[in-house]
Amino acid sequence: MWFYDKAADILGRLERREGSIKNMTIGNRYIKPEEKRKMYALICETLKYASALSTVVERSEVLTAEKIKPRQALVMCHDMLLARGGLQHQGADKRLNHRMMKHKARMVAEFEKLKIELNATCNADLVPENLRDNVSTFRYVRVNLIKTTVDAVVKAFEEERYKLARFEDIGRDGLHKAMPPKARKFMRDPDLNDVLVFPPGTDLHDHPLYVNGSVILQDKASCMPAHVAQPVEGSQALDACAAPGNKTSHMASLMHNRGRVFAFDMDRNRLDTLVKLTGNAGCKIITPECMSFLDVDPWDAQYAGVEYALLDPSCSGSGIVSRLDALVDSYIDVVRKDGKANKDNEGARLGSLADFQVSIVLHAMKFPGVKRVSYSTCSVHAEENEQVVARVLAEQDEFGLAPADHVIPTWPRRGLSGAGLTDAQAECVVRTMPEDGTNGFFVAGFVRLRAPEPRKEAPKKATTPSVTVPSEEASEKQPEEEPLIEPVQRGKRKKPVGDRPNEAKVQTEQPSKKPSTVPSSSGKAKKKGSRSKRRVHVSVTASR
Ligand SMILES: C[S@@+](CC[C@H](N)C(=O)[O-])C[C@H]1O[C@@H](n2cnc3c(N)ncnc32)[C@H](O)[C@@H]1O
Repeated sequence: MWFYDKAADILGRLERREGSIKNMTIGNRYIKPEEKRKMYALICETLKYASALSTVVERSEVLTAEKIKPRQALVMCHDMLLARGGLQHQGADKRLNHRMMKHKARMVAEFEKLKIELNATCNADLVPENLRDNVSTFRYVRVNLIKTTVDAVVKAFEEERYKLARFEDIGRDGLHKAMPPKARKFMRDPDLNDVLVFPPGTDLHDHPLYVNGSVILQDKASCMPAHVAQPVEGSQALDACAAPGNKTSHMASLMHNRGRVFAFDMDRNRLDTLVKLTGNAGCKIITPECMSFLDVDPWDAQYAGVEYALLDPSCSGSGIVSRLDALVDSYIDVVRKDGKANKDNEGARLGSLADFQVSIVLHAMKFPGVKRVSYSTCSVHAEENEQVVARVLAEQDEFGLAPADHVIPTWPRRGLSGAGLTDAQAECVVRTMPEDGTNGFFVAGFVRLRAPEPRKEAPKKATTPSVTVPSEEASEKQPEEEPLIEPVQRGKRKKPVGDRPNEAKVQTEQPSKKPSTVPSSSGKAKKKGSRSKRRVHVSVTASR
């Protein structure tokens, strides 16, 4: 296939939402290695300018005059009008180029006319505002307490001439001003004690501390759920929808790699990523299980010691500030006129996601030893957030909301009131928004109010995992007995979680380093589609 045919094919697949831009370009084995970056850039730039380019193609009437397909015309129009080298000859169909070139003068004229109509002083003004480079999100760095300490990482960056700023001198409103894009500055996060904040645009992907797993590049909001779960060193925890494992590794970090974390996910490929990531982070206490969390038997004896549950189920993802997703969404809006139908479908989709989210939380609450539950989404919709919390509170009486001072107490943006929760309840949950310099996110904590009901149905026989290699750390130490936490309904305030000296307060990207996992005793991972579950204890540290 010629270069522009491949590009047109990718646009079609993006319209049908068959994959991501990166997978279809950089990760596309049918594109020559030397053409991948070029293809990625062409697709991104065509999507950015799609509105203007499609207007030029339409007004120039090239599609009626020549045998050219609309998507071919779009990508070629991009190169003709906007690329430095113009239409490319290498790897391109010369006859197609020739047909397009016959219309170059008309297209250039239509392009200039459009700029005047839209008051654009330069080409970049033709890009919709929401698609211009987003430099408002800070670079958050989570320190992996399994491998190092916050002080050691601070010292290392200071030695590299990054200037340590003090939040006390800046204040929340002064953050963007004090930390302009790409400035060589950083500070300790005021809300999460294992997180450092760098200016937007700081690229640390090649930094040795990232490559060796000492730090994890994870959005601040995504670092909150593990702090709300508050697993203590030596205890047992579960992560119900764990892959790719950022929050799993965060729990292991807070637990200083002592105890055990059961990590469930029903997607084999994603779980493989979890094993790799948590391996790179040095986690040795993670037991990955490829199965639906809803099929896990809470009364199975092997889970009797589980006290902490982190629930970060699939959601609409409406809070994620992703420039690439925004590019595709905006392109689909340009080429399709069925936005309304999509909105109707969105309502039904949110409803079924919310039902699933409620069922995950209620299932976790059936584990008899669980005393604290963290529920989170990267959604900004109340249906998946406050309303899920309200439904969970209404459907059971063993758990109440964790009080506000246990749930990232210093973070000012709390839940929406009037969206299913009372004002007092809304104070107990946390929201983040892009204007806070993070993704849109939601976190709630639940704490056990009373002992679990004895099991009504016949208990299942305890299952010994077929391929479990128990870690020494997991069996060494029993969790300490902690009193039940006073729930918010009782109004009693406890010492804030974030005030604990050794507690990490805490989303991620990953370095390409081989994991240090302890393989399953069978030595083989079950492939996708296999009905049997795999259980492996891995030695890892992890990060969303
Ligand atoms: C939002 S992602 C989790 C991200 C992860 N917590 C992290 O921070 O890296 C949701 C995950 O839930 C998994 N999932 C969906 N339904 C599930 C189920 N019934 N049981 C277990 N995992 C499920 C998906 O495969 C997906 O990996």
